[in-house]
Parts: sequence; C-alpha cells; structure tokens
Amino acid sequence: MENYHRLEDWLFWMDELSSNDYVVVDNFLEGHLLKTIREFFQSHFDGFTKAGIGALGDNIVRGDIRGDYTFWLDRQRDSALDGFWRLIDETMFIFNRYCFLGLAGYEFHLAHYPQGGHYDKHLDQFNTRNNRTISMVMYLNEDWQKGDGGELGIFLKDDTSFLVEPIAARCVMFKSAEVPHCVMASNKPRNSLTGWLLQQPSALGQFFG
Ligand SMILES: O=C(O)CCC(=O)C(=O)O
Ligand SMILES: [Fe+2]
Repeated sequence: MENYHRLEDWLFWMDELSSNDYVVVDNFLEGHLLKTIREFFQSHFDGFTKAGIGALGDNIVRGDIRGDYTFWLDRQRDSALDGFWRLIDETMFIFNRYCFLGLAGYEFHLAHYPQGGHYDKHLDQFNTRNNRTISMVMYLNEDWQKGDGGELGIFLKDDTSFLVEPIAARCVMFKSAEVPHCVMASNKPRNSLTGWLLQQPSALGQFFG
C-alpha cells in the first residue's frame, strides 16, 4: 500500500480520537491532492443541491437548520478523485487494523456553505439508521482569516466546547454517535469534503434501518 501518512502519525491520531472522541489533523490532504479536490469541486459546482436532514428516504430540506449545498461522490464515477479514494482506503485500513472497528463502507459529499450559511448543533446519526461511526470533515478553504466565521463548533461530554477553523487541508475526525457539533455562520463561501466511515454499507443500512 502506498501511504499518505506514516504509521506513527496514524497511531497518534487514533489515540487522540479514542481518548478525546475527536482529533484535528492539519495538512491531512497533501498539496497535490488538495489541488485536485479543489479543481473537482469547481468543475462540478453546477451539480450541487440544497442539503436536507434525515436519511435517504426521508430527506427534508430545512434551510433554518442547515444552509449548505452538497454533491455526493461516487467512487466509480468520480475516478478523477482516485488519490482521495486511496487516502480513504488507507484510513479504513488503519481504523480496522488498529481500532478493530469493523468498518465496511463509507459515504462522502462535497459541501458548499454560501455566505451566511450555517448548520445547527446536531449528531451525525439518523433515527432510522445508526451505521455512521466516524465523521471526517476536510476543509478546502485557502486563505481563511480570523473573522471569516464558519468554524466547526465541537461539544464534548465534559460540557466544554470549542471552535475549529475550516482551514485548507485540515481534517477533523470524530465519533459520529458521541460528538454533537455545529457550523457557525460563515461570512464567506466555505467549502469542504465531508463523509462518514460506516459499520455496514449504506445500501444495507437503508434496508436494515
Ligand atoms: O463542515 C463542517 O465543519 C461540519 C459539517 C457537518 O456537520 C455535517 O455535514 O454533518
Ligand atoms: Fe455533522
């Protein structure tokens, strides 16, 4: 396997994630990969649709809760993102090998928050489907400045909370069922690649609820 990251870095991140329920990794996307994803994002911008809440069959658009536009990725179709898919293979391999998580699938979308967009505090689980295990949010915003807003707010079990700036190449990973989070109103357009590592493929998740 060609590796993006060193095993010792992975083990450090896994350790943080397992003890704190989240980890913030800067420069998770290396320069070339970040550029490829940003270009793909721009060239598919026409295909974005207003994001809803709830699982697939029950997708309700509520602009007061969530203001982003999304574009769901498909590994077969979106082979231009080959490098990204290999990074996800590496991530799944590490999680299964060293955390014994038994991950069996994943789902990812590109997300665009227009100026003023936000996402209320929520958990990345649906009532009807609970197979999202690890959430991964990767940011694509070059030159993000203090005051641009759009931070990810993270709420921990000890009642502490803090903000993470959505700066390019950063990846935030957290336990989907454990960590409530929100997106603060963004003062600028804000782009990300967000996804979930799943306990079982989402197609099965739909049937087995
Ligand atoms: O973009 C972010 O920082 C988080 C997005 C999010 O919470 C979600 O899409 O479920
Ligand atoms: Fe979320």
